[in-house]
Amino acid sequence: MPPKPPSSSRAWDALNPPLSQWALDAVSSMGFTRMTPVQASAIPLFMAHKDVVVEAVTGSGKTLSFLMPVVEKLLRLDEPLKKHHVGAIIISPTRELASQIYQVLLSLLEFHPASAAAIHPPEGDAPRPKTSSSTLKVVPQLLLGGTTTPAEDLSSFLKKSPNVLVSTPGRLLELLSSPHVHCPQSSFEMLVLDEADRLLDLGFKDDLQRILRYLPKQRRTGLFSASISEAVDQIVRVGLRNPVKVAVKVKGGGGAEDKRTPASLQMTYLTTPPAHKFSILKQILSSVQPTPQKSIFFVSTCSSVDYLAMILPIILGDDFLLVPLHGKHPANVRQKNFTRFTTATTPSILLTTDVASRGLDIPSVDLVVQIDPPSDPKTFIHRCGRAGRAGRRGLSIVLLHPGREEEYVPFLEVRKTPVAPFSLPTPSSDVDAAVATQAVRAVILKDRALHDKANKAFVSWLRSYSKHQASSIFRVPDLDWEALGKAWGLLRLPKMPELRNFTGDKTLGVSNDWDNYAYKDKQQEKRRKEVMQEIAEGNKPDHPKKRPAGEAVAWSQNQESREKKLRRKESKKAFKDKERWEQLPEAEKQKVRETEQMLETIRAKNEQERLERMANASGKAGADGGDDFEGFD
Ligand SMILES: Nc1ncnc2c1ncn2[C@@H]1O[C@H](COP(=O)(O)OP(=O)(O)OP(=O)(O)O)[C@@H](O)[C@H]1O
Repeated sequence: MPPKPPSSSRAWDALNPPLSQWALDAVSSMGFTRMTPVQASAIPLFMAHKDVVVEAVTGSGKTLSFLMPVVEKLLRLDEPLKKHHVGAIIISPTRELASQIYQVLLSLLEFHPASAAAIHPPEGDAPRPKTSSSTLKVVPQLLLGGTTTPAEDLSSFLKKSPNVLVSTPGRLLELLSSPHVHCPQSSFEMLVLDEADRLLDLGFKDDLQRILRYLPKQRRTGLFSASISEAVDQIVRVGLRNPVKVAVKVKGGGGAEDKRTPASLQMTYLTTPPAHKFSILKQILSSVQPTPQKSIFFVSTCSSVDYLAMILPIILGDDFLLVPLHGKHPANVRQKNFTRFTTATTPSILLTTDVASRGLDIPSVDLVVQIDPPSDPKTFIHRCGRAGRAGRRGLSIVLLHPGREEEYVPFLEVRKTPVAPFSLPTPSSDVDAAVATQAVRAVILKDRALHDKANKAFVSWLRSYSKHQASSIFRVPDLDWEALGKAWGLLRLPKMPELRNFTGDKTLGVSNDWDNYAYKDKQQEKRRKEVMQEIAEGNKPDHPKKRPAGEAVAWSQNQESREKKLRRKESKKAFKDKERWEQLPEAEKQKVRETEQMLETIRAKNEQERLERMANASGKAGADGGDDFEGFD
C-alpha cells in the first residue's frame, strides 16, 4: 500500500505526472480546492501505468480518481485513436450510476476545448471550431439498457466514433460484439470497474468474462469501490498485473479502530417493535432537526416499494413527497422518478431498493433509513453512504427488531461499521402503531386490489428476509407474525408454508366480509364473481391465463387494447422512419442495411448463448426463481 500523502501534497498542481492546465482549471472551477485523499493516492498511480485496486469510503471522490487518469491518458497519446477504436471503458452496475459517471465526465470535458467541440457539434450553419483530425480529444458514449436499442447504440457509435464508453455490462457486451467496434492492443488504454465488488459478484460473472474477451490483455485496469476488500478472491478473474492497492480509511479517533464509513456520517440503529415498523418513520422524520430535505428509505423488494408507496403517505401525511424507484419500473418511469427526486424543492423521500444503494451522488441527501436491513452485508455501507458525502453531515438509521436482530450491532462493529443507538425524544407508542394500522386498513378495504398488493409485498418481503446472508441473526422462526401483519396493514395473514405451524390469530383481529369484498376495477370484479359462481357450482375455476383466447374477457380485452395501442405507435414510428430513410444518401442506406444484417447475426448469436446459459443455470436456479428481489442491470 502506498504511504498516505500529507495534506500539503493534496494540491492539484502537486501531482506527478502533472495534470494539464485545462484539467487544473476544471477542478478549480468545480470548487475543488484540493484533492481528496483517495484522489491524491490513486490518480498518480493510475496515470503512471499501474493497475490499481482502490478502496475508499463512500462519497470520497473516487469518480474523479479514475476519470482524470482516463482523460489525461487519452489526451497524451502520440496520435488520435483511429475511427471506431475505443481507448477506455468504464463499467458500472446500474443505469443511474452509469449516467452519473457520464455526466461528471461531460462536465470535465467542457474544459477541454477540442473534446467539448466534438461533443457539441455546432447546429446548422454555425462555424465549426478549428480542430483538425489530428487533434487529440475525448469523445464519450453512454450505453444504457432500456432507453435506446442496441441498434441505436451501434448507429450512434458509428456516427460519432466515441473513444470512451460508459456502460452497464449487458449493453456494453452487445456493442462490443459488433465487428465495427475495435479495442485493439495498440490503442486500448484503460478499463475501469466502478463498484467493482458488485460487478465481480456471481450475477455479472458471465457478462464480465465475455466483455474481457473483447479487450486486449495488455491494458490498465482499475477497480474502485467502498467495499473492494470483500472481493479479493474474485479480483484475479479480471486479470490485473501486480496491482497496487490503495486503501483510504477513516481514523476512528480517541484510540478507536479505523472505520469504513465517512467521518461526517452519523451511523445509528433504532430498535423497533415489529408492529411499529412503519408508524415509527413519522416519528423519525419529525425528530430529526432540521427537517430532512432529502431522505432515502431502503426496503428489500420491488413489491414492497410498490405497496409502501401507496401506504406510507397515509402514515406520514403530505409533508413529504414520496418517490418510488425500483429496477422493475420501465426505463422511462425509472428515469422520471429519479429526476423527480433529485430536482424536488420540497422535503422528499426516495423509497427504493438496492438499485439505488451504490454510487449515486445526490449531495443534499441528509437521511438514510434502512427499513429492512440488507440481505447482503456489504451493501450496508453503500446504502448508508448515500448521505454524509464529501464531508457534508448525514444521518443513517437501520431499523432492527428487538431480540436476536440486535446482534446485528456487534456484527457491524466487527466489520468496522459501528452503529450507535438512535434515540427518539419519546419512545414509539402502541397507540400510534394501531392508529396507523387502522388508517391503512381503511384504505385497503375500499379496493380488493390493494389487499392483493399488500399480500404480494408481504410475501416477497418474507422471502427476502429468509435469504439474509447473516442467517443466524435474521431468522424467520423468530418473526412475530401478528405484529408484522398489523404493521403492514394486512386484513389477514397470507397462506404461506412458513405459517404452517403458526397457531396464533391468522385473521389479525379483522372480521371482513370476504365474499363481498370487491375490486374497484369492474372487469376484475366481474371475473372474481364468475370464479365464485364456478366454485359455488362445484367447478374448479380455470386460471385466467390458461383459458382459451376469447373466454377470459377482462384479460383479453386488456390485451387487445394494448396491442392496438402498440400497433398505432409502431405505424407512427414507421411513417417517420420512412421519411428519414428516403432522405438518406444511397451510401448511408447501404451502411445501415449492412449494420442491420450484422446486428441480426449478433442478436441470434447472443440469444443462442443466452439460451445455453439458461439451460446450464436451470439446474441451479432453485429457490430464486420468480422472486422480485432487486437485481442490477
Ligand atoms: N477534490 C474534491 N473536493 C471536494 N469535493 C469533491 C472532490 N472530488 C469530488 N468531490 C465531490 O464529492 C462527491 C462524492 O464524489 P464521488 O461520487 O466520486 O464519491 P465516491 O467515492 O465515488 O462515492 P461512492 O462510493 O458512493 O460511489 C461528489 O459530489 C463530488 O463532486
